[in-house]
Amino acid sequence: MNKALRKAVIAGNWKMNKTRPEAKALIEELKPLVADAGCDVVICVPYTNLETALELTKGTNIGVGAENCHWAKSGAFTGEISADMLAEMGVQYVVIGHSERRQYFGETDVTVNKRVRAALDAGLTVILCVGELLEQREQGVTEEIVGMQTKIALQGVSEKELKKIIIAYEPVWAIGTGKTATADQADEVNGCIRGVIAKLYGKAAADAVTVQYGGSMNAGNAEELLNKEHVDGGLIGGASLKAPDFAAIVKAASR
Ligand SMILES: O=C[C@H](O)COP(=O)(O)O
Repeated sequence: MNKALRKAVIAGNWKMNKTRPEAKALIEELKPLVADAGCDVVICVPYTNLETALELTKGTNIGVGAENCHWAKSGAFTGEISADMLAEMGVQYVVIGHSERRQYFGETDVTVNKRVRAALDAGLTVILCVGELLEQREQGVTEEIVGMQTKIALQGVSEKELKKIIIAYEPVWAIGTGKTATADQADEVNGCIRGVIAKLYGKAAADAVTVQYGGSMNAGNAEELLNKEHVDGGLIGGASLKAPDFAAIVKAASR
């Protein structure tokens, strides 16, 4: 019932893929395919593709995001990009806390929280990623892990600011593995996340927050996942690199 009131958001996370000419070709192919989307469409691209993506999507229904940002406004952080730098370019979204950042680049719940804070202060909409490892699922602590990640990431975030947060549940064991969580598993954990939001911010905020699923979502399984009560969209990796596949997921999310 409440699902109909929430915004469905399909976001592509290109990760470290696509040179500028490749990005241009993919965006040009994608534009007509998603022009009549009945959901929000976002592409999160490498920093080197942001300007191209912003230019090519001007006047379209495609939003543009980055894949990370630093928490400081500026300073001696070689190789980093600040939220203000992204906002100044016209970037609207940023992915924060992706499991690949947590796994390979020392991201912790505390640094995720700092980045969330900086992104909100810069006016960006955050796609906040949470998710358990396979070992944690097998140990039966998925709910606790995902709850803890969500709570810490949102420390110092007000109810008003929550409107600029999209939560993406991404079980780490399902990312890039071809192993998708079942629709019921995704729905269950997304529902738990909504429960955490209800405890922190109240029922109205929980009913309104968009909670995506990510992890080997593709044209074949999207519809079943997206039909679930608590699955309000998807964060798409591999399948976002092919325009027809990504467009098929957008179609499945359209209401
Ligand atoms: O951010 C996207 C997720 O990591 C999912 O990636 P995937 O669709 O390639 O499994």
